[in-house]
Amino acid sequence: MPTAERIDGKAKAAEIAESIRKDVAVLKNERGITPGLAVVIVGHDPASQVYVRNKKRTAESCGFHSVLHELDADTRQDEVLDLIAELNNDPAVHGILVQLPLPKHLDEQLVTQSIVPHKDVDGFHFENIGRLTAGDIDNAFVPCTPAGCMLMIEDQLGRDLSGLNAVIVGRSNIVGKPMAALLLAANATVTICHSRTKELPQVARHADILVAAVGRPEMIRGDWVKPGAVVIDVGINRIEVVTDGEKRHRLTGDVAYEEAANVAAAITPVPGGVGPMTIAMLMANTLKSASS
Ligand SMILES: Nc1nc(=O)c2c([nH]1)NC[C@@H]1CN(c3ccc(C(=O)N[C@@H](CCC(=O)O)C(=O)O)cc3)C=[N+]21
Repeated sequence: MPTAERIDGKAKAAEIAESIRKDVAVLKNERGITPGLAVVIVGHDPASQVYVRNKKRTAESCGFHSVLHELDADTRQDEVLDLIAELNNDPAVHGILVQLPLPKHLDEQLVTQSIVPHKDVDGFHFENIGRLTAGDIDNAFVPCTPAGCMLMIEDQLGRDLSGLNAVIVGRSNIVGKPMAALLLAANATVTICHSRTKELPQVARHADILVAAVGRPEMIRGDWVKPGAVVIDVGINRIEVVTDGEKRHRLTGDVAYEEAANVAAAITPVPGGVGPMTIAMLMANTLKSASS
């Protein structure tokens, strides 16, 4: 029997959405403002389409004004930039998200940096990254996935992580790096590991907080986990499984859940962990943008 607590990201995300719904009603009544979220998707990647629809549905359930711009895979860069310029200037839009990854002919950096910082609810603009790393977190949009992870970590361990070792596996701009900034701001001792790290399992075993964000299904095994650790699994991997001779797809994380759950104190499942919290944080950032 696994001994770890299963951290229910789906339930926590639903609570957050409920609280946002109430705040939206107040914002509408008192100031006549309806938070607006614009999501831009280029191309027809099926996984991206699932995420984007989830975002739109959640935004609508929170009482937001929600617009989805679905552009063809061969849309030119100047056309994407023109759309962002339009959204930057649209007073009904408080948050803009361009779903990543973009098709190869588009310059991801140019596109994400063209969003005005005060509508950058993904927290990818250099101004927001700068505020986050410089410690001006209250005035920054924090990237949604690490923000969601942080709330789940706080639930387990409190807001002050002094004396605790945090190990992040993965150094992406979207997860690993901002996650490190947040953990550091909470006084954790932070290590970022990646594909070139030596003796990764040993390093991971020092972690009181282990964040897995590598994108390799079940790479992190039970014997990498320190007894009593809090394990946050950011990975969302679609793997093929054959049951009764039939091919099916199954979602799995970067952590071998059953193994790790026998060692950890608490662990997030996939699905139902970090994913729903990411969407909840997108709603929180959009509300914050509309309120300020
Ligand atoms: N500009 C941008 N911002 C993002 O935040 C962003 C992005 N691009 N590109 C892709 C990644 C991935 N991402 C997810 C969000 C929710 C779930 C989610 O809700 N997952 C469900 C399962 C959904 C399913 O069945 O596939 C769960 O884990 O329970 C997953 C993945 C946001 N991302």
